[in-house]
Amino acid sequence: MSLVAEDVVVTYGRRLGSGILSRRRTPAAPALDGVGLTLGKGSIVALVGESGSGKSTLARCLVRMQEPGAGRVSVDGTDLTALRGRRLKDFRRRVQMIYQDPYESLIPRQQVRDIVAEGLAIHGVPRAERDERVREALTAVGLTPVESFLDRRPFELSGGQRQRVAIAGSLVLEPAYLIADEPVSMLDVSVRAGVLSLFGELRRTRELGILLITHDLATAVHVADRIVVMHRGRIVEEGPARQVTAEPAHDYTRALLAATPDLGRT
Ligand SMILES: Nc1ncnc2c1ncn2[C@@H]1O[C@H](COP(=O)(O)OP(=O)(O)OP(=O)(O)O)[C@@H](O)[C@H]1O
Repeated sequence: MSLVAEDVVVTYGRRLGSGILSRRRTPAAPALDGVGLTLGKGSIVALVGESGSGKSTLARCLVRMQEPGAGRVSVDGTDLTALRGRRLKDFRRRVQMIYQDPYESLIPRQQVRDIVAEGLAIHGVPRAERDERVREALTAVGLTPVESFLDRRPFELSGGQRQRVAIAGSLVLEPAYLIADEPVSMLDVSVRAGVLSLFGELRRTRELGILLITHDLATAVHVADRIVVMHRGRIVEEGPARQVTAEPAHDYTRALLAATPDLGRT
C-alpha cells in the first residue's frame, strides 16, 4: 500500500515577451526533473527544500491536481491517470491535502460542525451517520470537549485550532494518506509542536501515510521517519530523519542545516 512517484518531470512554460508573442512559450528549467518518492502507510516522510525547489508541484502531482509531463504517479500500483468515475472519487477521499493557511481553507461563516461534515455530504455518507463521524474526528484532533467547538466559527478559534479543524475535515473521510503542504509555517511557534505531534499520533493510531512538506529541517526532524531533500527540482538526498540531520551527505543539506540554528548546533 503506497503512493508512489516515479521519474516525474514537470516543466512550466515561460512566457516570451508581451502582446501576441506572450502566447508563445519556451521551456524553462524543469520544476521537477526525474523525481521519485514513495509514501507508505503508517509513515511520515518530510519533503524539505527552499522556496521554489518544486515541493508544491510534486504535492499537486501526488494528489492528481496536476499531471506530470513525464513519469508516473500511482496509488497501490494503479496509475493515477487510469482512475475514472467511482475509483477517482474514492482516490479523492483516500488522499487528502492539508494547506498552509488554515484560515483561507475554511469558510469564515460556517460552523465547525458544518466545515468538518462537508466532505461527508460530498462522499454520500448518510446524514444520520455524519454527526457521530464529526464528533469522532474532532476528538481525534484534540478539540475537546467536542460540544464546545461544534458551533464555533473559524474567527473564534486560534490558528492551531483552525488547523486542527482543517485536519478533522480530512480525517472524517478516513483517508489513507495526508499531503500536508507547510501545515505549521503560518502557526505560532508555541503551537507548532502540538500540531506536529498530532501528525505523529495519526500515523500511529490510524496507519496514515503523511507527506510533510516544509522548508524547515527542524520541523521535519520533529516527527518524520524519513527526510527527502529537494533542490532545484531534484532529490539530492534522502534517508532516515536522524541520519540525514546528523550526517548530511549533500552540500545543500548542510547549508539547510546551517540555516536551522537548533539543529546546526547538535
Ligand atoms: N503554475 C506555475 N506556472 C509557472 N511556474 C510555476 C508554477 N508553479 C510553480 N512554478 C515554478 O516551479 C518551480 C517550483 O515551484 P514550487 O511551488 O513547486 O516550489 P516549492 O518548493 O513548493 O516552493 P514554495 O515553498 O515557495 O511553495 C518554481 O520555479 C516556480 O516558480
